Amino acid sequence: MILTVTLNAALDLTYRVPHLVPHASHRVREVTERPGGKGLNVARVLGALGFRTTVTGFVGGETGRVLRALLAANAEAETGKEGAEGPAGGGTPRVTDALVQVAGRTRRTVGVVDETTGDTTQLNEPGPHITPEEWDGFLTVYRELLGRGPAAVALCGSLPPGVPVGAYATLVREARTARIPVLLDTSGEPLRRGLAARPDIVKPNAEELAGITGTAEPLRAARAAQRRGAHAVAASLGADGMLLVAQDGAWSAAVPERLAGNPTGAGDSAVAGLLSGLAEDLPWPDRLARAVALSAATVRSPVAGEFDEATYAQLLPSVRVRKAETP
Ligand SMILES: O=P(O)(O)OC[C@@]1(O)O[C@H](CO)[C@@H](O)[C@@H]1O
Repeated sequence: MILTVTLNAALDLTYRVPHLVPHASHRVREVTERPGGKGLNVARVLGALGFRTTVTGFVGGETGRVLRALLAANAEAETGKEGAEGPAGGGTPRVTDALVQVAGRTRRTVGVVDETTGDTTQLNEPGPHITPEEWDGFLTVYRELLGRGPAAVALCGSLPPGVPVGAYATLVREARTARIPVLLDTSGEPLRRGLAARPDIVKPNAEELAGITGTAEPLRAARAAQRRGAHAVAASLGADGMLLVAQDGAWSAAVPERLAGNPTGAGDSAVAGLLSGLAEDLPWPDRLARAVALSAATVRSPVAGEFDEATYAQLLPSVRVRKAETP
């Protein structure tokens, strides 16, 4: 079992409009609703790869009820499917709900896809206010879930209001004490503090990496992030693929050509690729290839948390992994 934490879970709405024009009124052609927030997307991708995942974080209000109903419906649809890859067999839901109920209302996140340009505009609500008692309650649940011995834990996304800015640092320390490998995917101050708690992997994008290290060149920035505490740094570089700096080497990887589509959730699929490779104890270059192929295949699917399986199968053997050197 892999554990993903989404403290600021979301009901993810994707709107498709013929053409997005600022200040204009639009007719939405298609609406898609999914359980969202980064860790929930990671879990769905892992589920599609055949891995069992438990999801936790906060959930509340009517949007939270809808989110949980969607998770339950997915679990029902998945039960009985054979695993494409990975250890989960049929008969058990791939994604188990261990979300913690709070008084506030789960946020909505809206992605508006412009069908003319292919660009996506993302609008994320701040999320519910979490009280100190609710945060303490979450810590109890988190410790209990760590006690079940997951193969890895992923801490993903923004913090909702009220949660301490050092929350991820606390969760990283707890995972390390329990000897569970921990991946951190967040930004800003929570990332800076989380880094100092020495996670096994951090997965910033190029902008986040530059923001916390003050260094624009990705390889130098990744090495700087490593010196600040992360054992390995996997940086997503958009259309340029990914860069990985680990204890025993540095590699970059990309798909042969740029794919058009909705990039929302591509980073989450990369996290799923890294985690699945970790769970199977693959060498770093193979984990990186999987992350890059899954990320690109996600761009070809209309919503976050899903990927185009045919594209993934076709891309995986074509990913070029190279040793990375400082220019
Ligand atoms: O506000 P956060 O937690 O940073 O990001 C939330 C979010 O935009 O990220 C996902 C894509 O990665 C979306 O599905 C989701 O709603």
